[in-house]
Amino acid sequence: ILSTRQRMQGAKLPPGPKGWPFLGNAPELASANINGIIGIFKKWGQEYGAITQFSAMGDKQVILTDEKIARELFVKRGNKYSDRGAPHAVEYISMKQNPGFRPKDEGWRRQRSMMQSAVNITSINKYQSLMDDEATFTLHALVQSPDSFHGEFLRYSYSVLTTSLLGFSVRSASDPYIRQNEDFTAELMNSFRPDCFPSNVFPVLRKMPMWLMPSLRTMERLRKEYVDHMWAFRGRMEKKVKDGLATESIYKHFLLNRDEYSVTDEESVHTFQAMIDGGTRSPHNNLLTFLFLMMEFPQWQKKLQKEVDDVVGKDRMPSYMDIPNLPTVRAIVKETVRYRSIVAEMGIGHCLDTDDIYEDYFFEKGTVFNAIFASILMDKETYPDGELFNPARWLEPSYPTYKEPLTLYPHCRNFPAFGYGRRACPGVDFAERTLVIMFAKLGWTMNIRWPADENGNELRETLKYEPVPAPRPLKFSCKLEARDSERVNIVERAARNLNLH
Ligand code: HEM
Repeated sequence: ILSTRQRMQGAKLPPGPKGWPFLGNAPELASANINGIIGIFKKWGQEYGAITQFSAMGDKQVILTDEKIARELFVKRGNKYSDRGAPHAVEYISMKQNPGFRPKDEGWRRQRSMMQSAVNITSINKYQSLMDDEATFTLHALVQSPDSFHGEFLRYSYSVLTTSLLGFSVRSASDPYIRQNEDFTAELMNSFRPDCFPSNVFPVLRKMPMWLMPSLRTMERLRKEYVDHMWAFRGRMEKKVKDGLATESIYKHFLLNRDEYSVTDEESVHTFQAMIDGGTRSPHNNLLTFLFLMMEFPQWQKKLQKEVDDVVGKDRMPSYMDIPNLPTVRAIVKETVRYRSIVAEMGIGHCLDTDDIYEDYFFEKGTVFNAIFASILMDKETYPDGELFNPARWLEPSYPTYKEPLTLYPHCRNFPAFGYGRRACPGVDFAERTLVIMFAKLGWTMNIRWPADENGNELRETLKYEPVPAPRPLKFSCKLEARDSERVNIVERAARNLNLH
């Protein structure tokens, strides 16, 4: 048996693009925005194979374009491949305390366990009638004002989380809580970008005096704002709980049962913030992408409506209790997430925390691995017609992705679009339910169509995304119309009986 050292001597380096001496491939990456980087990674993957290595200023990075390899490394060898290695600006602003970007240390483990208990299936079940109410509220708002879907979906994505995690509902997209978080998250997301924060790819800049480097000053300003915002919120929560004014929520439970949680106070404020930051953008993106896809693929909208109608009839709206009977809705959710991930999602790199060898390739400790959705979720064997939005792949036995029973499958757990292994998204069940409930209610109540000109010609658009790591669709138009007046009456009645905090 060869020792690791002996094996390493025989191991080779993975192929990859030639870089400049010392700079490596940094110049190419520094000049690209994030959407550009997805394209560069995909191109390199196609050129050099399933495992491609490149370097930027001495930092080694690997691109993985094959799901089996990504699982092999991130899941089976998860003890080595679960560190983070987030860009410098991200680590600086979040002070290595945000569980999404922080290294794999004891603090991250404590935060992970707190997140698991916050958004696990039992607590979702406990809070899912609130989620259902939030969806009804949204639907009612859309019936009243169909063009407000961008804002209403944003409000919904926030409010499902704030009601269960924090104990309050946000009633409008212009609520200061949303505005403040949105502005802040947009800046935090920008901190992934080498074009905005050159110190991400040029380590030498990190040591420069702040007065010389505007981007370092921006980082410090954001760090302070981030910290102040989280602690101010914590102060308000503590006061509400002390005064007996706080409604039931996971934050309240945390404050009242502090001993049950191992996180430090600082870790706890970052964990709540990370769940809001990580948990609002992606569902919002998927809700908007869904509208677009329903216009683009009306046959799937019809199938969704037929299934919901067959299951619940005309006299009541679908609710979370119908979910086991709505496989087509769940398939549309999963396929929407797949579609959006392919075109717009970058994911978060996993960092190797010890030297390793895989398939005769040697990887150095500290290498950052990027599993590319644009390739993995289009893999020809798993997704034979991968470029097509085709929810049938989750519903019909002829597809390799089909699984039974349909009361359970398709679901999003272990779906690569939510990441892998120990770093996999803790909010996967929560997100899935948020989307399934909204898609089902929307399909039951409304038709989703392209707007048309005065001659009835459809005014089609192509979907474009913002150039940031968790990008949202840019504004587009969509015609939402109630299917009939009885359904509208049912929505209005249900909305009158809502009991939101
Ligand atoms: C459609 C919705 C969502 C998608 C597609 C999504 C996707 C992802 C992905 C790809 C990762 C990186 C996993 C990895 O590194 O392997 C991740 C991590 C994370 N997600 Fe989500 N997510 C969604 C919703 C949510 C929700 C609702 C929450 C909160 C309740 C959440 C909280 C987080 C956090 C905190 C992390 C970092 C985990 C860690 O580094 O340990 N996400 N998500």
